[in-house]
Amino acid sequence: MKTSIATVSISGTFAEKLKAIAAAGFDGIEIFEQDFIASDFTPAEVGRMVRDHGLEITLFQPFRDFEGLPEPHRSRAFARATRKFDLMNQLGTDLVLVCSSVHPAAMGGIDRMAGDFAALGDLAKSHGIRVGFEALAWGRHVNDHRDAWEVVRRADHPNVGLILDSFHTLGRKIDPETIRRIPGDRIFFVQLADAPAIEMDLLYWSRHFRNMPGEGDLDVAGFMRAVVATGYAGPLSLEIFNDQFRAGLPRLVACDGHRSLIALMDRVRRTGPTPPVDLPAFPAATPVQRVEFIEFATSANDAPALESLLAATGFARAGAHVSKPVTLWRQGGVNVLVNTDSTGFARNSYMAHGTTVSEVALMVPDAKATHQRALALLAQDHSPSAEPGELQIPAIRGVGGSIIRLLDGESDLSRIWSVDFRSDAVPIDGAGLVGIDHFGQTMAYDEMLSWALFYTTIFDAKKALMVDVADPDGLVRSQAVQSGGLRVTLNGAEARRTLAGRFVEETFGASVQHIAFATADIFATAASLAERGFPVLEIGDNYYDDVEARFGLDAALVAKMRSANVLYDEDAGGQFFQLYSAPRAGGFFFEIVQRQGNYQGYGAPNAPFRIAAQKRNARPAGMPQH
Ligand SMILES: O=C(O)c1ccc(O)c(O)c1
Ligand SMILES: [Mg+2]
Repeated sequence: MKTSIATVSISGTFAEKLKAIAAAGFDGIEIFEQDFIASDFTPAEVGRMVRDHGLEITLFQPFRDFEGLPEPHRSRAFARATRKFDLMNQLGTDLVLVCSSVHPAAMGGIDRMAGDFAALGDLAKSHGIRVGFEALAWGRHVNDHRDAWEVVRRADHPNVGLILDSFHTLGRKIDPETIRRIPGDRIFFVQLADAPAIEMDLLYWSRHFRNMPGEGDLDVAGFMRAVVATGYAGPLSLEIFNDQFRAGLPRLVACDGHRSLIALMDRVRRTGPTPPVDLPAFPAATPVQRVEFIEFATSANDAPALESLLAATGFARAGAHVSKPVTLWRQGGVNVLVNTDSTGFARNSYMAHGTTVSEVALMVPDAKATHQRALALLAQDHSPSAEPGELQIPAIRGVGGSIIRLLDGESDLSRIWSVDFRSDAVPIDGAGLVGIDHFGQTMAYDEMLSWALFYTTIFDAKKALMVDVADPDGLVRSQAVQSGGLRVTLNGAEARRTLAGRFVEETFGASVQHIAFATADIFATAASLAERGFPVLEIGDNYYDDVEARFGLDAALVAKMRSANVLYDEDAGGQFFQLYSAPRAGGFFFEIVQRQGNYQGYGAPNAPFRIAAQKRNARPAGMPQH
């Protein structure tokens, strides 16, 4: 598989773009003409720079408003083409993209356009160049790849072929299956982009909201399956116009791009039938079975505050690591580790974030296979350095530099609690918590797509619809991702004064802001927590009056909810109960949830009330509210 990316997809100067694209492992670049013009280099220098980075120029683009013009526009278009072909010879690239005309004088007429392309093919041939025709979704006369193909077919010139762009086909809801009837050797180039399903003007949508395959809602895999079926074997090139990426970190955006292409082609080959896909073999994505443990990094000084919160939540100390200053806290099959190591990774996490979730361990069907898949998808390895006699637990880096460890029930890794830990044989009288329902990772808004892509490509995972959560001081976006027993909510803070925004700022970057534990009986758990001095978040009366009316709830149930500060939601599948702790220093908090029936959500409609209560809670009583 030959991978490529358009220079418009990445921020920075031309040199910065090249560096990021090469580092991310692409084979080539599409040079967007504007990026070349804006640079200070001669065409020959640009060509050399690209090749010095081990890249090739897969495409030069766009050449606009060419076909179907009356004179004198037509002659001028040919004169312009001659100049651009000379430039391409100096750059050292042989393929140019002509996008369908939006010129007000363009006349259309399929044979007129085909005739223009046949003549352009002759001119291109004399320069050793090939021309590809792309239908822009908003082209004046050609806005459908089927019409562009008909023009190319009638031009009948070896130097003239078709260029497909998934956005233009899928954005216009054109059936990608129609691509299967085009001969693969007449497709000169394939551009890929996804986009979120938002109804808006096609041109505006295309120029501002494209994103990496898998980050949006278009069926890019279906499009690619059709392309692969034609026998096309040329570059797969990302052409992503996105305001956020233009302002993003070049290295991160480029890396996400490469990850998205690998994941896309893996999906294509696994959802065949297709001819073999040119991509090294690696294991399939599997669902996560459960979160086996969560580890906090803290210091000897700060550990008591965390441990007293754990005790108030019904956890008891149940053991310790055999060689590290790590204690195990447990109830009902939920494992929480407290690491006070004064050296190494945990210490660095603590120094960077304060007391923080530094590791999450996931139980998967085959830890080694999941690790291999993660590395094939460009995840950063975190090779363990275990002491002799301890388990080598495969791990990768996750959000905010934290660690994701991979465990399974089949290999030696299943013995983690007896090999790496000494358990105290104490009976634990917990508060009824039986699992980790989900955890919330808070990050800058522009990291959200990136981490959603991370989870959905490495694991067999699904995204829920993104929801907007109103914080009194700004909007927070929330994207839930679920893979089997792993549920993560990614919360993107745009506004700094939001609870989420302050968390990112005060804890120096993205990390876990809350952990939601599951209970089978929220009211019994609430009573048990109250006895233990759990710092419950108090919810106001207005909430209960509204929720009773909104859902038509039984008054006795609402009275119980009110006295236990339990919030409620329901969807088509079932009911949901939740309660929160008040925020701890730094803004971290616990949540307790009970799912009934097949409830799928996370109580998002309650989030504004929870946030307002947490903000009230964080302000000393009697202080003005602003
Ligand atoms: O937005 C545009 O004009 C534009 C230009 C070239 C392309 O390949 C494309 O897909 C869109
Ligand atoms: Mg395009």
